[in-house]
Amino acid sequence: MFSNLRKFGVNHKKISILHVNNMCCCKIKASLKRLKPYVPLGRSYSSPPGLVGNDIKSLHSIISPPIAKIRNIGIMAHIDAGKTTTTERILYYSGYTRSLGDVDDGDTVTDFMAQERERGITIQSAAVTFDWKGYRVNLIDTPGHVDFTLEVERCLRVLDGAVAVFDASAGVEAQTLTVWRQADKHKIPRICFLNKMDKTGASFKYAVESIREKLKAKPLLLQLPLGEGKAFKGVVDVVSKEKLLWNRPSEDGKDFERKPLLETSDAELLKETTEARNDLIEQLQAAIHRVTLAQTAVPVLCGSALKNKGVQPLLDAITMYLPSPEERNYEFLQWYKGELCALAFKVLHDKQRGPLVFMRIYSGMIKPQSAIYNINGNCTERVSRLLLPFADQHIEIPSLTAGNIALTVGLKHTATGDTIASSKSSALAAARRAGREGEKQHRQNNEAERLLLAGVEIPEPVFFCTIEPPSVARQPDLDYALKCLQREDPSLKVKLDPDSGQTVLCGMGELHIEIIHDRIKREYGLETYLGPLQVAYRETILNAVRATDTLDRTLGDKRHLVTVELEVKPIETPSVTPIIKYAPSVSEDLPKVSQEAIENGIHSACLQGPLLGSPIQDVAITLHSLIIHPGTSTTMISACVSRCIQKALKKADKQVLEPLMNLEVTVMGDYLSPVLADLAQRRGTIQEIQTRQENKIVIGFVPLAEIMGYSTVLRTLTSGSATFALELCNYQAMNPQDQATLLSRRSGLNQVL
Ligand SMILES: Nc1nc2c(ncn2[C@@H]2O[C@H](COP(=O)(O)OP(=O)(O)OP(=O)(O)O)[C@@H](O)[C@H]2O)c(=O)[nH]1
Repeated sequence: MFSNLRKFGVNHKKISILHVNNMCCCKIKASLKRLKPYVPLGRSYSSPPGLVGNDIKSLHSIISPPIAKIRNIGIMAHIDAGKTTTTERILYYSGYTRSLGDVDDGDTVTDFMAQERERGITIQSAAVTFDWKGYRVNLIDTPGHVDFTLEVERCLRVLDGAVAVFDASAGVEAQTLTVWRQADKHKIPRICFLNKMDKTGASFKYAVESIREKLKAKPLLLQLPLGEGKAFKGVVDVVSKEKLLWNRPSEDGKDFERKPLLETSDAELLKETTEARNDLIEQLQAAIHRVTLAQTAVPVLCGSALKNKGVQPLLDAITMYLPSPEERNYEFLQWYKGELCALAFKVLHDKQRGPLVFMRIYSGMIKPQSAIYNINGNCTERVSRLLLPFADQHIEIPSLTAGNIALTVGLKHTATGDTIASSKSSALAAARRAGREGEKQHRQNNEAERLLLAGVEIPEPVFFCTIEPPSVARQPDLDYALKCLQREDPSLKVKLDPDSGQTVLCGMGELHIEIIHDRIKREYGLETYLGPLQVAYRETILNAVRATDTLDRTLGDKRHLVTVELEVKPIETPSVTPIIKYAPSVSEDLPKVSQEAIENGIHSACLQGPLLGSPIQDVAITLHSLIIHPGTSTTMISACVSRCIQKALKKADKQVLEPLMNLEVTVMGDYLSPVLADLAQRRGTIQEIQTRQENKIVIGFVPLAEIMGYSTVLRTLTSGSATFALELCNYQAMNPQDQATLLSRRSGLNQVL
């Protein structure tokens, strides 16, 4: 168990002590799921023996391993493909945990929601650090549920490579496609692990074909399975031509007439042959590494995490074929010239120590007791302590260099997704270099924006509901909890309802909101009440309308007078924000402050449409005339423009847009009819029904409003044998009848259309 650590250090004895401490002093649960996000909070910081004084050097390689030996990887997959089970096995074989966690065997469909709730944790990715055969592996566990794709994407951003886990009986599934596309976007080299080879219906060939066809990737088969389903025994290593059998002594080989070279009679020849073979394999491995890095092909391995088969070769493949941080070509590194550049990819709130921020360091170095500059927040903060989340402990360390994952204490404002530099001047210098580069390549982005690493667009939430504290006196506690949760999770939005004064939670899905509710209770001790879950609609208009408005108000001795004439019209290309245009007579001497005031007015007017108070989209607004009396304040200009737009919108023919979801249901053939009948009642559209062994895959669209609580219904309809995946497709116009029903439901019978 300790052999892998020995490779790192000079002082073996001390290193072993450190490791023994890690293993014995803390009760480690094998499941990463169950550990997150509580792990870091409960852990104690320690300075292991040898970390202070003169011995720092001897442990240097443990703390800061050579960059070529670092692998920052993630595991991504469709829900239930076995990420967590695979991760558990990885942690076990690497020595991170001492026993295998209990793994629930089967029963996944019936337990779907309950499990998700239980493990709140899969939803939060967390980093664990361990060693494997002389390599330092930082592993980020990513969630599989579609509500958390943003979390997956943010994690991908800090990785150098990823393992895509597949259920070998299903091949590529809906969510696999989504995460694969995200990995493509961030150019992450991948290897594939065909898990569940032991499962009835597992088919290596089918899974490989689906990788070829659906992911348009070129599979490099590094292994072949020895048996499938119940007969699965192990794998054949195609490169070394070895059979790897688990649990049983090798019983094959009779079929080959093979005369081994003997040490006694062919010593010289045997030596030469061995060297030549080793060379060949090394070259092959280098070639596999190269194509993986270039993303022209993906190595494919197989196994069964549940049955403890095939995980060690997967770990070998991670270190052999996935890149080290220095092999990744990050364009922005040249701008920093070796100074600090890091991405805060996760914030956890520790009640005693305040926020703990996980950072991926791309260049430069972080030290405790030093200031850093947060580019997104435009603020300077102080790192009080620096920790390495190594194995199950947080080791306090004197510095951490590029390529590593660090855990910082003391940052009060940094949020998930923020970019960190060493100082404001260093960030400005980097921005200037980035700007020069941008000019050369004719890029439009502003310089500071180009420095931001997160690169994750946060989609607008599709669900919202009100949230109330147990008593008015506890509102500040709720506000605090929500503020902390938002720092951790930027896809959670919190608003104040202007009419009722209630706090409104906006999230990416039912599960997302449920988890937030649960975390407020468990982590902040607040029993809150959620209002009914509502779908976030949008609105648009169907015809062009013109309006004029004058605002004339005297405040004190100052007269504010503005007259606006504008046109609002629908546009074909979808655009969440309004397209703003100025007639030539207006744009001519329009001062910048007035222009800003106009645009503020336009944006605020478009936040609340006339039908449901939902945001307006797909419109262009042209300002035809604008007369501003001298001395009029910018607030009055905004107010007048805003009022004029509201006036125009009221006159137009209006349309509600509703979120439409891509839906994929996997169901046993026998249950297909009730599932289809139910979808028809939900205003669903079926595009295609595919056959995958005994299962039917129903692919189609369904409005989000009709699919709330679908998991419970599907479970009842199919005796728990079906699974489904949902993903936002777009916003579509509601038909007049459904729109009328919605509007009358929302505002009673008095609603005037
Ligand atoms: N037969 C078989 N079942 C497996 C294997 N690996 C995982 N499972 C089962 O598949 C189910 C899902 O496994 P998890 O490891 O929780 O999958 P996951 O991908 O982490 O799931 P999410 O985090 O919910 O996305 C569990 O019931 C596991 O016991 C395997 O190799 N063979």
